[in-house]
Amino acid sequence: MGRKFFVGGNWKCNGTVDDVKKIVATLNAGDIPSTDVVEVVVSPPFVFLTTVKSELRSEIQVAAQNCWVKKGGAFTGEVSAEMLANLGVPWVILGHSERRALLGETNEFVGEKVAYALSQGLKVIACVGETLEQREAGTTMEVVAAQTQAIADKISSWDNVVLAYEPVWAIGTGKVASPAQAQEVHAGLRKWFAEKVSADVSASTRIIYGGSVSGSNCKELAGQTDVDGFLVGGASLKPEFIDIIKAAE
Ligand SMILES: O=C(COP(=O)(O)O)NO
Repeated sequence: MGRKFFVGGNWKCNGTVDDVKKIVATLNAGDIPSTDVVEVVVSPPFVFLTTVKSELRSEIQVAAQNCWVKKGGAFTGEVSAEMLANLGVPWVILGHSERRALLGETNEFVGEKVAYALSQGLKVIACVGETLEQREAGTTMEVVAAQTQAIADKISSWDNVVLAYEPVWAIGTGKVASPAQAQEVHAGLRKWFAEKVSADVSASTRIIYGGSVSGSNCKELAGQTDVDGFLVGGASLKPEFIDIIKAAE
């Protein structure tokens, strides 16, 4: 089953008004493959989301970097899934390791967030990944399977979910997973889907890699059977993000 290549750009907590103008200009001018070949989604901080959405070329979509776990209300500082849907923001990143580590987002809480976001019509980039200690202890597959199971427990369809495998030890470190390391976990997750969800979900769900992806390592990673794209942090703020998108070709 053909899985369309997916490249996400997670800008994280970065950018000024001028920075955003420059990044949008680079994206709008970039020589990128058609939307038949690659799905591109960039995720600015909330404060720039609507500006970027309005100024970005139509072939590139936007995502929020998070949303609240239930209907909006007395939750100071939160942004609800229904607000994003109302703004026409189609995607949201949920369960990023930085939020799991810094804000204590548990597997169950992430599962509930994914379910609520989907219920409001959003599409979700759901993040899983192990820490260095967990990898060194040989528990990588156990960890990412538990994180994915917690999502599967709460949702009835994976049609609007892209799963991002982002080993924590590769995020922001420059220590990218080797193609073999990435392929091993992606294949393990695809096997998990086949065994725990269905053969169709296993075949159709895009599993993307994140963690120090760059213009120089993206091609080899993209060549792995079960790597269906990327969720890019630091490099998504730079012109090399165009090269990473072209890895889809
Ligand atoms: O967190 C990441 C990856 O970040 P880097 O590309 O900077 O390692 N994506 O969501």
